[in-house]
Amino acid sequence: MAAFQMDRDWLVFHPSPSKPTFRAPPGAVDAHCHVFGPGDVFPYAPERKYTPCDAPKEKLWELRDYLGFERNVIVQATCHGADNRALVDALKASNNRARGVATVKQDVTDAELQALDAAGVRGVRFNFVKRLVDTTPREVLHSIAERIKPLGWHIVIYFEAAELHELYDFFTSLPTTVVVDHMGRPDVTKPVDGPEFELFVRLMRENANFWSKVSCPERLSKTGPDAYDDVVPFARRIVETFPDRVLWGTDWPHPNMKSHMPDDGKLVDFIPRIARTAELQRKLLVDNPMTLYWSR
Ligand SMILES: O=C(O)c1cc(C(=O)O)oc(=O)c1
Repeated sequence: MAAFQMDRDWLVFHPSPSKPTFRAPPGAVDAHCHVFGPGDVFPYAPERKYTPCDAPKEKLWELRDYLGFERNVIVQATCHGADNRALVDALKASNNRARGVATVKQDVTDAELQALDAAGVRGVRFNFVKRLVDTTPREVLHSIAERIKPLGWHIVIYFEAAELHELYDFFTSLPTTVVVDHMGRPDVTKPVDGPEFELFVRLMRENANFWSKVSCPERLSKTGPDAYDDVVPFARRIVETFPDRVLWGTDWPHPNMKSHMPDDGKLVDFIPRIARTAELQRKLLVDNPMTLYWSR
């Protein structure tokens, strides 16, 4: 009897993604992906808000090679809470081809931080999406930020666009580089130059320590699977306005997708639509992630 039963409505990652037409440049990095379990080796956290299918490191390496990428940045998924064992296991098995973003609690020890750093962790994640995590008090997040700053780590933040106004001053008070997951989840039915997305563009423009992932069109699009045309203007604007501060990732194995399970090959073919020159593609996929994750 398996220790964990995946949620009844859970969509498992695509079993046979199409081969991308787009050929990623040499050294390309999938800068946002996860490993899940396996749950009987790396138990899912009791405080989790979903129970996924297992999605082990071996499957992630297989996808990396199939899509034509060289490296991964593995982001701690909320189903593992602050138990980073599955992440660390993958980093140690990656032959230096994966780096990580961990989740830590306020009582994390210096020795634990050092061990995470030695394994290849280069940042922590602060999650503000209420369906995923219970809210962590801001003074706790500030104390964690102060603890990880000496390591040269950055902070990855995941929030929804409607919350940005209220979170804006807290974000701009963070003392490290800050990387925004999935462009802060803009409502793409609103104008790309409307007040909601303008606030995000202002955050990026007025704070040179802010970066953004231009990932997850499948989570944002209202135009249905695999085309995601309505997301293009938003991602294109961020890539072209801040070419040195953008990252891209598959978000494999795509937690909590309900409308459809994206074809990872088609997600790769989305890249040339938002980064339209070889130079922008190289910055997005190679130069920027190497600067942030492999500078040491
Ligand atoms: O939108 C989501 O459900 C989601 C969840 C997680 C996670 O559970 O870590 O990470 C993501 O990048 C996106």
